[in-house]
Amino acid sequence: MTQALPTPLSPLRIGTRGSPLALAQAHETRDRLMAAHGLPAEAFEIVVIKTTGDRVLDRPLKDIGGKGLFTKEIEDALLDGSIDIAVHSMKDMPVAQPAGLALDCYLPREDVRDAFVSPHVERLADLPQGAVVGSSSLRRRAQLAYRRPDLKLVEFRGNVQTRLQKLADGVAVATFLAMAGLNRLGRADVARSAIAVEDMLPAVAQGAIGVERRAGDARAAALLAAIHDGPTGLRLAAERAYLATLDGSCQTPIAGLALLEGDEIWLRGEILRPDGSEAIAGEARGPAADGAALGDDLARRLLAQAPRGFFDAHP
Ligand SMILES: NCc1[nH]cc(CCC(=O)O)c1CC(=O)O
Repeated sequence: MTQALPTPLSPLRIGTRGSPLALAQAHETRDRLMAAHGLPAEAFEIVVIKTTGDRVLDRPLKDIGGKGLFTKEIEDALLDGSIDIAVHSMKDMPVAQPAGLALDCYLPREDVRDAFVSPHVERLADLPQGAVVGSSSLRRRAQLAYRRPDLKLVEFRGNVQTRLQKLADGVAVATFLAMAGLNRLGRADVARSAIAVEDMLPAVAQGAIGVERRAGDARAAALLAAIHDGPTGLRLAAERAYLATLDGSCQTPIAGLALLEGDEIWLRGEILRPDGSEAIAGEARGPAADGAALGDDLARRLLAQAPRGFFDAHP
C-alpha cells in the first residue's frame, strides 16, 4: 500500500450509529481491518453518530418516511471529513449514494433469514389461529397478512430487550427479528427458530454490512479493499439493482434474495400489497457477473404483473 497506514496519532475514524448492533458491526469491521493490515486497535477511533431513525422512537419508521433514516447524518459526517469510513446495515441503505461517496466494501454476509421469536411457540407454522404477533416491518407485516390472514398484527419496535419484555407482558405471542442481528449481538438464543426463506423471503441485503468512504480517499480505499467479500458483493449487486428498479423505499413491502451457485446467481423476489391482500413473486438465474442486469430484469417482470395502485393500499 502506497498510502500511510493509520496510526494512533492519525487514526482511521469509523463512523457508526450507537445501537448495540451498530457498535458490534463497527467493532467487527475494525477487527477485520486490524487483522488484514497488522494494525493495533489504537489505529482506529469509533465515532458514534445519532441518526433520525435513532432519535424518533415513538412512531413506526414508515410514518417518519423518507429514505436514509439511519444513514444521512453518517454520510454527512463522511462528506465533511469528521469520519473516514462508515459502517452500515445494507438493509437500511438507499440504493444510491450521494456524490463524492463510494460503497464497494462488504463484509462476509451473516444468516439472511428472519428469526421467529416467541416465549411459547416453536415455529411460525405452529401459531394458533388468530394469534397476535408484533412487527413494525412493512415487509414482514405484508408477508404475514398474505400467508396468515387470521393473525392479528400489532406495531412492535425497539431493541431486543424491549421486545422480549413486550412478549413477556403478553402484548403479542411472537415477533420477528433478523437472525443476522441476533448472531452479531451474541444473542442467537433469542431466536426460537429460523424461518426458511421459502416461508418469509428476507429484505434485500438482509445480513450484509457495507463500509462506505469518500470516493477520493485512497488510504481508506486501499484499507477496505483487503476486507471486501467478493461473493457478498455479487449477491448485493443483483439484489440492489432489483430494489433500485422497484424504486423501493420504506413505504413498499419488497423482499429479495440472491444466492450464488458456482458462477451463477439465483435471485428470488416478492412484492406485496401493503395490506397483504396480494403478492407477486418471481425469480431469475444468470451469470454472477450480470447480477445487476438480472436484478433489473426481475424487477421489471414483477412490476409488469402489478396492477396500477399495487403499492398504494395502506392497511
Ligand atoms: N431495519 C432495522 C435493521 N437493520 C438491520 C437489521 C438486522 C441486521 C441485518 O439484517 O443485517 C435490523 C433489525 C432487524 O430487522 O431485526
